[in-house]
Amino acid sequence: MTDKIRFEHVTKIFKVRDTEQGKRALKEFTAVKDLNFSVKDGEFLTLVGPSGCGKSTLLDLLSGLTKPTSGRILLDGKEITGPGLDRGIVFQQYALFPWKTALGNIEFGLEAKGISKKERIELTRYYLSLVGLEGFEDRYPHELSGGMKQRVAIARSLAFNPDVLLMDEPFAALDAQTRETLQSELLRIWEKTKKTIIFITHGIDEAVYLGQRVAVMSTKPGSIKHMIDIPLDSRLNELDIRSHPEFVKARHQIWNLLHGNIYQAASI
Ligand SMILES: Nc1ncnc2c1ncn2[C@@H]1O[C@H](COP(=O)(O)OP(=O)(O)OP(=O)(O)O)[C@@H](O)[C@H]1O
Repeated sequence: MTDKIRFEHVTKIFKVRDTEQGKRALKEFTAVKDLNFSVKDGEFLTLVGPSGCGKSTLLDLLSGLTKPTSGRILLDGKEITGPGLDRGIVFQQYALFPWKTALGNIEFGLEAKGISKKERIELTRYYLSLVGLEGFEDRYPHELSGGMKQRVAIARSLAFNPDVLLMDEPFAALDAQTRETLQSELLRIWEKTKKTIIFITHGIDEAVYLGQRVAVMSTKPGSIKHMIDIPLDSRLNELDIRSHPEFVKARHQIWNLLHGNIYQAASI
């Protein structure tokens, strides 16, 4: 597999208020420092780390919503300089238009892409069925459950046919059962579409279940502490994958890494 994404010495520094120095004084805050890693084409990478370690910053940099202070990020060998339709984003909050139906929410973005009405409807129906929502096309967001809204948000991102899907804790607001269902649905979609996926989570189990590799981040400054390979084949064929020895081993390893990090942070 070739490199899809490459971080080269990426550092992001924010200017924050320095109240000790006066009302208008600013100081620099390094959110992420010297990130160096690659993601293969078609890979599923999960990112896990303590609060404030820079996970969302890393994703914002990838999406092009913000720019590195130094270093660069390459997508297919080309430097990312801003947002693009080659990257789809799914956030924790569904960000659906409340006045549009499930179908309308997805179709809306495609219209901006200049796709004909007939093709838009076909594509929308296809992606709604891919996320298991056939028959719900005409429902408004307030008529859908949290899990269904997140399915619409995923379908909307996929409908653009991006090369890369960036997901920032997309299942965090859902109940445990819905979350597990959507996790396996996402794996099924990934196996079918072969998208490159970068997925942020706070959950170790979620990171191990979904990721072919898990990037474990640490704070002060935010950086990738370890890359853990998860040597599990298809998760979907195993009845109880979470009890698989490799799963248990990886979960334990990551827990130890994060646990050590919490103690480190507490002693600073
Ligand atoms: N626009 C900004 N201006 C100043 N500081 C920022 C800005 N965005 C993020 N930060 C800081 O950068 C650090 C990393 O933030 P980020 O949101 O990336 O962390 P995170 O790992 O996603 O956290 P969480 O898991 O709590 O969502 C934090 O200390 C945050 O306060």
